[in-house]
Amino acid sequence: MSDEILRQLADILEKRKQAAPDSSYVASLYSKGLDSILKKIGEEATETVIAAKDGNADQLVYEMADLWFHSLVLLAHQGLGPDQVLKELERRFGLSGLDEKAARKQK
Ligand SMILES: N=c1c2ncn([C@@H]3O[C@H](COP(=O)(O)OP(=O)(O)OP(=O)(O)O)[C@@H](O)[C@H]3O)c2ncn1[C@@H]1O[C@H](COP(=O)(O)O)[C@@H](O)[C@H]1O
Repeated sequence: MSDEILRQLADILEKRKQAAPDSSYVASLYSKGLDSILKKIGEEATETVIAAKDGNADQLVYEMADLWFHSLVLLAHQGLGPDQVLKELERRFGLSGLDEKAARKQK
C-alpha cells in the first residue's frame, strides 16, 4: 500500500484530457466542466457523511474512495495533482504542534 496508486491514477486522468468525451467517464466529466466536477464532489461528500452517520464501515470506505477519486479529477482539471497535496500534508506533519498552530494562524 503506497501513494503510488494516486500517481498512477493521476497519470490516467492526465491522459483522459486528450480523449473524446464519449470515450470514458473521466473524459465526459472534463467535457461538462468545472461545475459538474464540483457537483460530483458535493454528492460524494454527502454520501460519505451519510455512510459515516450510518456506522457502515464498508460503505464509508466505498464512498470515501469515490470522494478521493473525484478530488483527483478536480486537481487534474485545475492543472494540479496528488503530489502537491501530499507535499502539503508532509509539510504539516513535519511541523511541531506549536509551529503548526502558528502556521495555521498565518493563513
Ligand atoms: N476510480 C475510478 C472511479 N471511482 C468512481 N468512478 C465513477 O464515478 C461515478 C460515481 O458516481 P455515483 O456514485 O454517483 O454513481 P453513478 O450513479 O453510477 O454515477 P453517475 O451516473 O451519477 O455519474 C461512477 O460512474 C463510477 O464509475 C470511477 N471511474 C473511474 N475510476 C478510475 O479512473 C480511471 C479512468 O476512468 P475512465 O475515464 O472511465 O476510463 C480508471 O482507471 C478507473 O480505475
